[in-house]
Amino acid sequence: MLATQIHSYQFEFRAYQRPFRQPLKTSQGLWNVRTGILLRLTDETGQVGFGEIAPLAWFGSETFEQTLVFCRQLPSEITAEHISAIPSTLPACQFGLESAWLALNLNNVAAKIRNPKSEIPYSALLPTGPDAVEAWRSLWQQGFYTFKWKVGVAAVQEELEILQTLCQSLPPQARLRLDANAGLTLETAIAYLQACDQLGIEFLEQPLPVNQFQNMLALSQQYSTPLALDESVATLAQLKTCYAQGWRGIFVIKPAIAGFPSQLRQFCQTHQIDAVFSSVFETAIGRDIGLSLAAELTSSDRAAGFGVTHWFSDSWDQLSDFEQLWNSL
Ligand SMILES: O=C(O)CCC(=O)c1ccccc1C(=O)O
Ligand SMILES: [Mg+2]
Repeated sequence: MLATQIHSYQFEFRAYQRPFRQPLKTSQGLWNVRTGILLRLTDETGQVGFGEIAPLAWFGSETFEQTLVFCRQLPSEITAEHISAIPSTLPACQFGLESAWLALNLNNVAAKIRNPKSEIPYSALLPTGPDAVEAWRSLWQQGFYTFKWKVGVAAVQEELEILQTLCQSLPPQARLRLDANAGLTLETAIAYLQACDQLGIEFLEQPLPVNQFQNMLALSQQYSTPLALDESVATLAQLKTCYAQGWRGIFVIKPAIAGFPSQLRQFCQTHQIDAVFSSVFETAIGRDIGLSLAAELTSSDRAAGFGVTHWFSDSWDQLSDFEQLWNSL
């Protein structure tokens, strides 16, 4: 007779706080400090699996405080049931717990997580504003050929002039994508799209606020530059809604806030979507899991938005070993 064994895991978590070397400047303002939680599951044989909860409340995920409340109420011994019961209102917690569980339970995934190959190209984030015009050079020397520049931060005319200069200075093989972080109006979005069509921009990301889906859908049919949804598809539930409502442009996927990785994988494997995977400025633990999902699920040649270097102080940036990261807290 087969006895179904219920596995239990010791659950531990440690909160962290890391200030950015330079705050991230978007149309939504400045973001100065990343707060998140590292977690560790230990099975009956002493094997460990790490996970990371890196919420992005200004994007619509749960807040850091909510993730802390959630972790504090979990018992110190948990089962897979505790993980699958995490509600969809806590997508960053779903990601963190399930990816730690997957690391322990699926050997092939664990191998990938421990040893992520750079099978897909990465895009590098340029500094916001006029510094972008020179900053691409050192990134190009590091091997990046896709760049992303934030727009909707300064006056339109000013930004369009910088954009012209930037495009003239970039080598012809380079690709440039723009991210408005929902900071444009219909009128300014049109001005950008006209310029993008002329300059051959890879795509324009989230031009309008989340509540203006129909306008973005209409714009996506009127210009040759593709549009990408990001804030609109922060969680898998939102992504499914936008897909059902007819979005066939690009979907930016930030695995760390998308929800359960298993469900993200299932959706991407059953729907042919143009996906661009992207970081939320997590530590190496969340990043490696996100990157292995990106390598597995990116169907096009689009660069993943994980080419972010030197965002944190050196002591943190250089920690790529999970045990060391854990022990540093
Ligand atoms: O996606 C990328 O290329 C880089 C990451 C990025 O831009 C980002 C990073 C953290 C939070 C939000 C965003 C964003 O895409 O708006
Ligand atoms: Mg974005």
